[in-house]
Amino acid sequence: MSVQVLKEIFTKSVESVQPQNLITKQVSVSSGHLTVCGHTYPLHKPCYVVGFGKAVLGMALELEKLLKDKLKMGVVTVPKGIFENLEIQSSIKFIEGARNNIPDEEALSGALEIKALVESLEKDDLLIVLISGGGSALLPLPRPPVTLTEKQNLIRELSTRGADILELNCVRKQISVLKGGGLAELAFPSRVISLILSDVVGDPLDFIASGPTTPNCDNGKDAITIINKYKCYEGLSAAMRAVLGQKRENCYFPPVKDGKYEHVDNFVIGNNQIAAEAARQHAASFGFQSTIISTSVTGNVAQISQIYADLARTICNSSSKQTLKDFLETCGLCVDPSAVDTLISFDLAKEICVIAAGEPTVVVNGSGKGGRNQQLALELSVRLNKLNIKSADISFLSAGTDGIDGPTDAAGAIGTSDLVNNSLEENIKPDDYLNNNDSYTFYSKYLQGEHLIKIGHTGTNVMDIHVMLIKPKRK
Ligand SMILES: Nc1ncnc2c1ncn2[C@@H]1O[C@H](COP(=O)(O)OP(=O)(O)OP(=O)(O)O)[C@@H](O)[C@H]1O
Ligand SMILES: O=C(O)[C@H](O)CO
Repeated sequence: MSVQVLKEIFTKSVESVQPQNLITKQVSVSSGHLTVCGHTYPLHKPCYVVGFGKAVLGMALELEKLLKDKLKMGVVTVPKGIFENLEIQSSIKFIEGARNNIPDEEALSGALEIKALVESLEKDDLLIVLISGGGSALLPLPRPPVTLTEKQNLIRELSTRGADILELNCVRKQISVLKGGGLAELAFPSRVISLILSDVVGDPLDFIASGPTTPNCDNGKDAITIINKYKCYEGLSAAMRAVLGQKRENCYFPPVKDGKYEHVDNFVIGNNQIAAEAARQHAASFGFQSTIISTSVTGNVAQISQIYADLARTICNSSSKQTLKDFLETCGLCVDPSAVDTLISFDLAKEICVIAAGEPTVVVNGSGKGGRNQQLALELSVRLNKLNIKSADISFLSAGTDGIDGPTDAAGAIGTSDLVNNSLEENIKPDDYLNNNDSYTFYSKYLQGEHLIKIGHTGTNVMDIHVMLIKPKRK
């Protein structure tokens, strides 16, 4: 029963951040004006749209419906294969590229078309930029003489050595023409409005899709420091080293005020806070005492799974509310103080649903098949088993809102406090699979795959959702 409930909570969460719904909620066009998040812009003449990311297709189509004849021209890059079984009528040019998030020649050609459109704009033109996760790979344009292959190799090497998204995008900004504010600079002096679906913890505008419409606040040496941290500098070409060493041109043009370009307005129209709140509301509809403890979960899956296991034990075994309060304030999850007060106000003898969101990391050493969400659910199950909590049944869902977890067709998986015992009856040992980063194979075998979350590409992407359900056992 908990498995189905968790899957339903996750589904509602993903629905809440569907790009087309976010556009209709926050964007409108009437009597010759465009209104975005309450800000109004005159549409003196038809405007232009560019976009790039795993979730911009829905945004582009919904925006086109709103703009109608007020849309002059659009170029949008989307992941290869996104149009399978899709029939769309649109005047926007969609260019597919970057299969599996790896920038390729098609994505490069799309970036060049976007650049050409942006460079053609004039002072009284309006450019709407659609940005979502996966945008970096869909807007590749290395600074000459760096080649696309050199850029791909460097980013892939950094990623497999454990660099996180902020480190990867710091390097991307330094070696790209359009990232790190480059797109906005080329668009100047036209007016630019960015509609952003955030897939980075804390919604940092200069790192989401490597911040093409936000000034690059990194200093020129940050990228080299990161490359040295992961011991990748030695293998770089002379061209790459030269571009990495380049000082950024005059960073006071176009005019920048309070960390933003004066000709640009950036709007985050969707993020994991919206998704987490939808999950919390749906959990509450089942009668569970529900709260969101964090939307900025980062760190290694091994560390996060231990924190969640300790949280479950603290809730189940809390001798006093103070014990739970002390744990929440020191556990390392950056739990919001209001969430601490909410959680300690709960009746610990009744069902509790704890929700979190973010993007942990996994350093993959094994040869197995899996993803960080599947690994987290399995690792938590093993840790819960070791704690041997007898007073409650605990179940835990971890899944990516884009529907794809690692190189698998699953979005994530569900772990439980009795998973280890159940799996022994099926003669499959979780540790054997964990040690080989083979969580997908485990879950495919366990209970005929019932604990895998399979929903296909969702068309959105606001990182991962974690839902823990604690159901006290009847005494
Ligand atoms: N066998 C595996 N087991 C566990 N984790 C894995 C495995 N293979 C890959 N991963 C993790 O999956 C991550 C890639 O996940 P995914 O393909 O969902 O992209 P992403 O990071 O979510 O990108 P985006 O934000 O664009 O969706 C890798 O960084 C790696 O840490
Ligand atoms: O494309 C990217 O850079 C990542 O998805 C972060 O936004």
